[in-house]
Amino acid sequence: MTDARIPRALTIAGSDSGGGAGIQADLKTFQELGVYGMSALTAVTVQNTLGVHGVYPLPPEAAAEQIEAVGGDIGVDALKTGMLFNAEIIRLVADRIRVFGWERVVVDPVMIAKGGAELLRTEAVDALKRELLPLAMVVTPNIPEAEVLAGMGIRTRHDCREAARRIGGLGPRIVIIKGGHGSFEEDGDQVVDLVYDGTGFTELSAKRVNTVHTHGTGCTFSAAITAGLAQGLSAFDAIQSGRLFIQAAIEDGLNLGQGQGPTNHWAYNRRRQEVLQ
Ligand SMILES: Nc1ncnc2c1ncn2[C@@H]1O[C@H](COP(=O)(O)OP(=O)(O)OP(=O)(O)O)[C@@H](O)[C@H]1O
Ligand SMILES: Cc1ncc(CO)c(N)n1
Repeated sequence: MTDARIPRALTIAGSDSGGGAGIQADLKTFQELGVYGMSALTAVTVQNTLGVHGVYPLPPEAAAEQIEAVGGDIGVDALKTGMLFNAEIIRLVADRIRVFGWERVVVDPVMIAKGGAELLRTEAVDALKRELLPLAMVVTPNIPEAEVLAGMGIRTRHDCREAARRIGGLGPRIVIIKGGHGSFEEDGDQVVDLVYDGTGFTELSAKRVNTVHTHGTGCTFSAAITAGLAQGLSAFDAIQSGRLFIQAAIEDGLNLGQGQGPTNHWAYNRRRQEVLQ
């Protein structure tokens, strides 16, 4: 029998049939990081590297019941939310997080897929802000999502800091505004993720990889942070280790399909094995 105390993580998110984003990316990431992965599905998307071709939300109770089933039986050390699609799903998910008293919660406020498809109804943004963000230990908006949550445009690094402060005011303990969508002038060839912990700012910089194969970067990054939290890392250490995981996954991105290929979930472990050999 193996160790019964393997860390356990739950993803509450949508399915990506192409396997690069959504629950598929999350479960692959949990597995690579040695964490037992569970899922509560909110929607099925018809998706490949060319984009999202269909969205089929599940009844909101389906997500709530899946959460109850695994929370009450297997237990959850940390969880993340991804695509939640509508306000009713958000309300039920937030309610279950409160009832279980889970604190190691990462909210990836997924709104629009890279090709432009709506993964969160516009009218659900309010529910996300009011119901879910106060329960988050870490929230991980990209720049367009941060603009929506903060209610302001982000054109400069100064704007980015102001947006992080405003999002922090909605209740999460740590806000990370991810820099994948664009650099500010002073960033040069670096991609910079801005971390705000309610008092100060930290900038996590890495070399910007020149690639189109970035499908699922946000899901994979937030899943890696969740895995770190499930293993008992501090939020900041989980974020830093998540950054290493996503950097390797993007650098070794997979040229699959005819469009934007997925990141490579094996890359991080493969590199570690190479170092050990
Ligand atoms: N070209 C790149 N080179 C290096 N790191 C990148 C690159 N693009 C994105 N990242 C990193 O990937 C992580 C996810 O950021 P990104 O802004 O792409 O998220 P996202 O837009 O939410 O992704 P998704 O397409 O899954 O919605 C961040 O840590 C970001 O810095
Ligand atoms: C199901 C799903 N969740 C999240 C994303 C993020 O872009 C996506 N493309 N698909």
